[in-house]
Amino acid sequence: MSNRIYVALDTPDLTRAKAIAARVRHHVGGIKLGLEFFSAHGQPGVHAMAEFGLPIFLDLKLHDIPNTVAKAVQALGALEPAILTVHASGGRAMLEDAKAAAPIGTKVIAVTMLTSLDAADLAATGVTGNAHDQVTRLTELAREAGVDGIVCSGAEVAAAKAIWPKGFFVVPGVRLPDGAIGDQKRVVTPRQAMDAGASILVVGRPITQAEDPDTAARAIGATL
Ligand SMILES: O=C(O)c1cc(=O)[nH]c(=O)n1[C@@H]1O[C@H](COP(=O)(O)O)[C@@H](O)[C@H]1O
Repeated sequence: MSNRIYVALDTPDLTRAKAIAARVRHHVGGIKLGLEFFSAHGQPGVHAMAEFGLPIFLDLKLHDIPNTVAKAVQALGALEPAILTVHASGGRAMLEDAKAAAPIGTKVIAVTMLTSLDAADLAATGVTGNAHDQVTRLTELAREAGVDGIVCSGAEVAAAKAIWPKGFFVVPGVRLPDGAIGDQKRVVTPRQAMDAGASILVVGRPITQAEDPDTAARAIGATL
């Protein structure tokens, strides 16, 4: 894949999602649809967006008992997404069963520590150590469970790749130096994330909230 940018179309508005996709389709490598879009439009919405001909990253961050997650993955299988997310903290059996239930061509990717969290958030949930500790711990778990890769911030991707050279590394929470950070906490630039070993970047608001999403996507691509 030449273009490593997946645009996150985080909107419940199908018309708006289509309009942005139409504008950026030649400047991104894929489309990410998450909870906001899927809660509003479900599988028909995913089919509608697949018509743009770009790979679909279905980011539902599944997290439940193994049987429930496996059945959900099976139900989503008809969509044949290029990428599907689950939470690594769901545990090894859940990760194994999610991978087993996914179509052959779907990468099952485990979210380690959300980029909106920092060490204080971890401590508040009873998790010891810092972001690096948590990401490397869950990267090892994901690798052992046999999924395809992980999601982490650009600050940890080099460490994760060192322990899983063949993993697929998804990095969201990227911002250009002058960009608004919003609710993200562990942020790096797109270039830093790629240099550290990201396989793909997820970019939402820096493209979707830009006055000209097309120019914004191209500008980010030009930094890589
Ligand atoms: O799995 C993800 O894509 C994800 C994981 C994570 O740790 N942090 C994170 O921001 N994301 C997603 O990446 C996108 C980031 O959006 P922006 O902050 O607007 O660029 C959103 O769609 C999030 O759901």
